[in-house]
Amino acid sequence: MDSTGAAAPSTAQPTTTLRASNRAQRNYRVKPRDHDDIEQSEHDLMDTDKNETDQRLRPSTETSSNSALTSSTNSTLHPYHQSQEAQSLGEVYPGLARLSFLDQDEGSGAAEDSARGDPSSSASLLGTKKPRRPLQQRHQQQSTEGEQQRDAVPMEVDNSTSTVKEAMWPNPPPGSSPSAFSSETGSSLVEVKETGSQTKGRGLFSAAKEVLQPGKLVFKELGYCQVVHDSSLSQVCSACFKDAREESDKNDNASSSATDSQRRLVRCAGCKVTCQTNDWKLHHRLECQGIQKSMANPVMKEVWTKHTTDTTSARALCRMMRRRERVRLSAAYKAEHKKLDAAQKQVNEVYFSGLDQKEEEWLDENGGDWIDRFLSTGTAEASNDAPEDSSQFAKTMAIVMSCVTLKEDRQSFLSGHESERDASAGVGGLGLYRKLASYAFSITNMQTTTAVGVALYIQCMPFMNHSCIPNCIYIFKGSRVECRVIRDIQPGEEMTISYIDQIGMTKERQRQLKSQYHFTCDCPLCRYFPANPLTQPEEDALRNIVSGPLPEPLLDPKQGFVCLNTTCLAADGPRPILAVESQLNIYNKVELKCKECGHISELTQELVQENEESAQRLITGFVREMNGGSLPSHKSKSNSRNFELAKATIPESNEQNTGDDAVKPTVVGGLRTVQAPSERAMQNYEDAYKVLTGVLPTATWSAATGNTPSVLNDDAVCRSQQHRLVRQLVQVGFDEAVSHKNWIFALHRSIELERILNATYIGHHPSKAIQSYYTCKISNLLANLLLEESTVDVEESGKEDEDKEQDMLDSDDERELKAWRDAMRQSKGHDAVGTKVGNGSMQERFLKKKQKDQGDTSAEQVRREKKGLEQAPEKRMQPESSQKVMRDVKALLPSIEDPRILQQFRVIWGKDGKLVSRYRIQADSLKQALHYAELPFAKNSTGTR
Ligand SMILES: C[S@@+](CC[C@H](N)C(=O)[O-])C[C@H]1O[C@@H](n2cnc3c(N)ncnc32)[C@H](O)[C@@H]1O
Repeated sequence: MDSTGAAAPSTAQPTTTLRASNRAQRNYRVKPRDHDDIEQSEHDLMDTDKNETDQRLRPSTETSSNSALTSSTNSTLHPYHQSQEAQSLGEVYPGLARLSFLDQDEGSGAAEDSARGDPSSSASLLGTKKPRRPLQQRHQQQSTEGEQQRDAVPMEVDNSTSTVKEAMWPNPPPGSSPSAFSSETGSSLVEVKETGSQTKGRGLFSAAKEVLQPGKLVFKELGYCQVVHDSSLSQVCSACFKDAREESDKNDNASSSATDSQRRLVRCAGCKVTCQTNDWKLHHRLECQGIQKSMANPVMKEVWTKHTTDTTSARALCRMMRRRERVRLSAAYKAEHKKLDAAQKQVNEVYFSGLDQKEEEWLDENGGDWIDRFLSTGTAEASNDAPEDSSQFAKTMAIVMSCVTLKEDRQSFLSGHESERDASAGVGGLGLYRKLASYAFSITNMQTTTAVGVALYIQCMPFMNHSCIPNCIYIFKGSRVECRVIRDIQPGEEMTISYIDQIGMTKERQRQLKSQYHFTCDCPLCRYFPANPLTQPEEDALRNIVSGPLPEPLLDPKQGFVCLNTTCLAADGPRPILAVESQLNIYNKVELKCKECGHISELTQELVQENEESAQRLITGFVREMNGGSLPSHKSKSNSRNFELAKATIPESNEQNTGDDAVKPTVVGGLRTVQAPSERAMQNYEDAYKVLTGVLPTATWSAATGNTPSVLNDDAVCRSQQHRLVRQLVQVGFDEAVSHKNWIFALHRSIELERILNATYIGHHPSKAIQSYYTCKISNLLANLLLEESTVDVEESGKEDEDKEQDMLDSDDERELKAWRDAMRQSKGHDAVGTKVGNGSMQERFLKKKQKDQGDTSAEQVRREKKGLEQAPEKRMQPESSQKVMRDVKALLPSIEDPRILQQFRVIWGKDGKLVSRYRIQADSLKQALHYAELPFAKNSTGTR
């Protein structure tokens, strides 16, 4: 999601409220309540036989009372699945049925009836009218019957077999919602379509005819309903989502006359729960009645006044229902009286006074229907993985039931059986709860990156799938969400965001997606940069990702090209030469004079084109060489690690390796590497680099060659064009090195990337968001470097080597390394010399597996086989030790130009060597990225650039 991470649709987080989350969730963890806590609340809330309730509320605990239900199916069956047999919500969630306050007014005896087992009661309507297949079963069929089913007609009842056919989730008509409709182009930029992937389902695709470029606003969308998190209610306005503390700071700066009362949120006098005048008119007027009424019940009073349970999801559900209710009642009033009722007038006043009236009206008119028809209740994987936390669900339902004032709303909420389609579409309580859980997004305060609320968007946002290499980011303006492009999107290409921080490794990301969002990521990065590249085939799609178009921000009109005189460049950064791109288009030939050094370069369109083409050819050649001489084809499915980019040979101390030495690990940029790429590949890389930059790739190679930067020629022109290609070149290396866990090499590449980005983009520019994306990646690399072993192999170092290393360390280093080593040992199980034991590096694991497979084949043989090397058995290779990796990293420090990265480096390096620093750095990077992401966009809210 963002250029670096993102807010995300929420899925189960059993001990919190909704399964809401976002990119900032790590900063906003609701402390999981412990077991006793939950028990206590259940006891308080439900006022029922504690033992019986506890047993029923914990689906995974087999008890005598529920074993009958579960024995026929699955011992970990979710309560909802049980309910298919229990046929009563009250039976599954006894707390609900027993809540006495539900009986306090007319018609609220439904729950009690349900508990008594009265079949005509509303609670027992759940699942009783027509026999239904268990949800799980329906999901199974859904996945086996293929995706086309989603497009078919809503639902049919097959009376002969008494089973209900699959619930379908058709795609909303393209461009029919205000958000999907671009005012710039007058047409729709997006459409919802099937992705063709069984696991992903539908997705949001570009409907534009042209390539969408970075920075482009794809859509902005208002939520159908939104609420502030319980914990932020006292600071965040429920209407505009502004943080009162920030406003207060601003006021402090702007004028000291701002009074305290201006700085505080206006609390509702009735319930003291929520705030602000606008919210009152729109929502809280009705909400408050329900809350106040429910306070007659002591349990509910405690909920509202003492916050004994989280009410966020309950309030969100209420608002969802209340909006429908308002629209329905208002339409009925209008039909009868031929005019709007007072309540609707009040609401309209609010809409007229600043909110987007057209969009709000559209949401009023279509929202309910869209939620019913187009949002699904979750995938099979999600429903299997993420059974709702029964106690939280019961509490949420109880709060909703106590707050919804209309009897018929309560009944339909309990039953979900207004019609057959409703039942399947999940418009009853559980269905809505699940939809909210799958589609609600956490609203993030972009300054603090904390989640302050939850919103349900229904137009475009809910259809955006996750990708670990997304092409869009989104940011919040209050509760309104804006989605922007971060790399070129081709016509018809799927638009994706990242639900999580992208900067983790594949395995890490997948773990997070699974545990937080309950799906197995099917994005290209996960598919083609698998956790262990040694065992997975590399396919053409991988190449397309790494060699495809890179994030290419539009040129800043102020920027144009930079001075080609590298002496000028070396002085203190590149100097932009203005408005060249547009002039070139008009005049074909432009003379550029650098204001700083007076250097004149002559540019023609042809020259620019030629330059770009030749560079592109060189890059292609480079990639080809790195692939062993052939460009990857669709058919090739090699299991080999054939992309040897990270293994360039530059002899240590400029000495040529000869004879036996040739098989030794060699040094690139001060690093020892495993294997050499072909000479042609190296030559190709250097040629490409030279053509693109006019200098030798000294930043990368100087440590090995001792070269200083040299200007090769004057016609290495058009830096703004070149930078794109150089980035492409470096990015190829970066991604490959990351995929192979060659952290050191990846760091080299990323430093190079950073340098290029810094040189290319000046001032505030939307590309800062993209730059931050790389900054995050670099930071993460640093973290990885310090926490994991590189796959770079080195010769086993003897005692002599160790002594030498010792000599090289100053006492500060020694202390740091000791602390680090201790921390590593404690946390990861390293042996006495700091070499990782247990899992080992990827290569070690690979070798072990192969050794096992081949019986008596020794690890050394396998290694030689793999490398094609003839090596003396006693020269066993070992994964590089942490200390060495750290020393190498330290040697790289002078190359890091960006002070922010240096700062982050220090944070993770930490004298204490604590691993936890890693998470701090990720949070910091994210914050920074969000900061950048917002800067340029905030300046131009229309989205036109
Ligand atoms: C907000 S919805 C996105 C729209 C959804 N595809 C649909 O058809 O309604 C999120 C759900 O889409 C699926 N999904 C999103 N991104 C995915 C990915 N990269 N791989 C697999 N499934 C994904 C997961 O089931 C996830 O719970």
